[in-house]
Amino acid sequence: MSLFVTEGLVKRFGGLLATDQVDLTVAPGEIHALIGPNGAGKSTLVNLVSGLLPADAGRIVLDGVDLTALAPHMRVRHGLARCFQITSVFRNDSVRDNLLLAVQAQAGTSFRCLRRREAETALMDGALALADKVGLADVLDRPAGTLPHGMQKKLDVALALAARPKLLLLDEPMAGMGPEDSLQMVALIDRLRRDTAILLIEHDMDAVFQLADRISVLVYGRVLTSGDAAHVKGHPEVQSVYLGTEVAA
Ligand SMILES: Nc1ncnc2c1ncn2[C@@H]1O[C@H](COP(=O)(O)OP(=O)(O)OP(=O)(O)O)[C@@H](O)[C@H]1O
Repeated sequence: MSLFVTEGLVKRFGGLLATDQVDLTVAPGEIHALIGPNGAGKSTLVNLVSGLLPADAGRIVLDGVDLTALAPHMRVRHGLARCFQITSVFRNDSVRDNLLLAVQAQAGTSFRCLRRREAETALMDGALALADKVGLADVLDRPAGTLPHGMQKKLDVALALAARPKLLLLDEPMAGMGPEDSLQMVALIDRLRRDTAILLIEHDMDAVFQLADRISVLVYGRVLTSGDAAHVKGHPEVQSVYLGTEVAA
């Protein structure tokens, strides 16, 4: 049973078919990676799923709810969260305050029946749990903008997790990272699969092969093939798309 489904998704830019009848599924607890050469349509697909771009045709369904016509913030409310290539942290605010804001935004009015003191404690507990989850508990007082890049990306993931997503869209989480940060991010994403299904767009093939339960290869807006790492590595057309280097390595 799929948690997330796209059916016949289409996006045209003028005469260019950037997304060509894309069918994707993500099962509960699954990490499904989307790879493809530059210009294959990965960003377009992510923007269609998160609602930043309207689809020309097709459907997007999460946990039985049709998201296709919903605005991005409504998709978040229905369980879809996205981490951006560029981090979305408030740079001048502390890590703690960034997390508190995210938890508060998610909680909405649900603490209304609590006394002020209890509500503050509940918010703080939520923020600390998120910091713990992504490994930022030791830097809560630091202004987010002063954190090294790898930690800012972890904070970005924590902000997305505050929405308690059913599906987390990770858009190149390893971009701009050195080997040590990449390893830590791989370990973090691996831990997250217990909490949420993940659609992962990533150029780092080592990370993709390590993490993904399933990989879909996008070429010219179409899904060329879908399968586990062994299937994708052994697929002759995938090898030729990647010139037999990256994927076969
Ligand atoms: N707003 C737009 N207007 C016109 N064409 C666009 C627009 N956005 C993307 N395209 C085109 O759609 C195609 C798919 O682009 P997209 O950015 O989705 O690919 P990508 O796989 O994310 O590439 P990259 O790995 O380089 O980020 C490309 O040919 C691109 O030039």
